[in-house]
Amino acid sequence: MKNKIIDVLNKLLQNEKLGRSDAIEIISYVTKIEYNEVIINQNNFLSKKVVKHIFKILKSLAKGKPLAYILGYKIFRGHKIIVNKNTLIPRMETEQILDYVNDFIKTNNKNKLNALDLCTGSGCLGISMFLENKQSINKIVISDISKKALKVAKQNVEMHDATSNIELFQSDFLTNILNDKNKFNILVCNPPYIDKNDLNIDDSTLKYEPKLALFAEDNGLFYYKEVIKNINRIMAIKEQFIIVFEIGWKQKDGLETYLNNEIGLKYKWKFTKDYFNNWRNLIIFNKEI
Ligand SMILES: C[S@@+](CC[C@H](N)C(=O)[O-])C[C@H]1O[C@@H](n2cnc3c(N)ncnc32)[C@H](O)[C@@H]1O
Repeated sequence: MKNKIIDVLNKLLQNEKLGRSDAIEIISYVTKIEYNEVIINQNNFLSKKVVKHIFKILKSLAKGKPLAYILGYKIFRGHKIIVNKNTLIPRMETEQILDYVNDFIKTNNKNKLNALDLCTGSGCLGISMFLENKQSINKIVISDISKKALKVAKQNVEMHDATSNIELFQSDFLTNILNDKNKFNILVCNPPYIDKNDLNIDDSTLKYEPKLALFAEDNGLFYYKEVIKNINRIMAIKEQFIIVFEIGWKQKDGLETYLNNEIGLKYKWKFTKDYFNNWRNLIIFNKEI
């Protein structure tokens, strides 16, 4: 059997769940050759040991194990984020939360902003926010109920040299946050939002990803409502603030009703769609953005 990189790459691409970048990432991971070097050197030969390891990975993938858990990391907005079975794998659709936050930061005249990443998991949102806005950020608190997830988030904070600006905080959602006198200009939150009765969940997600990251009470709306009713106690309402949630695609109407009843005309909000045309984000703010 020929063990050229190009041949192994083509073999990997026969797995329809793998994109080209995933296949290159696998070869890079096993060979410890930089991603770009793999692309440039496709005619180089791989050792039998390496090929054996790659095919072992293919077998795990065939059983449904997510690639990120096999490699131990996921690339999120171009940043490497360590993950394990205690953290949700950061999703592509979650990346756009930071487009809204970055726009807010660009147009905000205060240059040292405080941010909160609730339900941080791997820390992907808070850490990416820091990496992309180092000049504008004072402090980011990243919080989760899971000690095991926070251990991974801590590894990510350290790997990205963010320990001076990012504080890890264990909290059952808002319990310890509400008592804190610090108020935030930015809140990002991708909470568990799958309705407990929803049976329409991907098998691999259900089998491999932490249940704690997935399900929420009240048709999946519990965590959004908790934040919405406590905006005055969390956010720097006398300054400009923004809250960006990821939401489930069926949750817009339920949230809209709740927003109308709870905050009425006090603050503004808008819903936005993702690349697949599904409702994906709820943005709440106090000044035009
Ligand atoms: C959907 S995951 C999001 C992880 C990460 N922010 C992301 O976007 O990939 C939700 C996270 O909420 C955490 N979580 C679940 N219940 C919580 C609670 N009561 N308080 C705080 N965090 C909670 C889970 O441990 C999990 O890390």
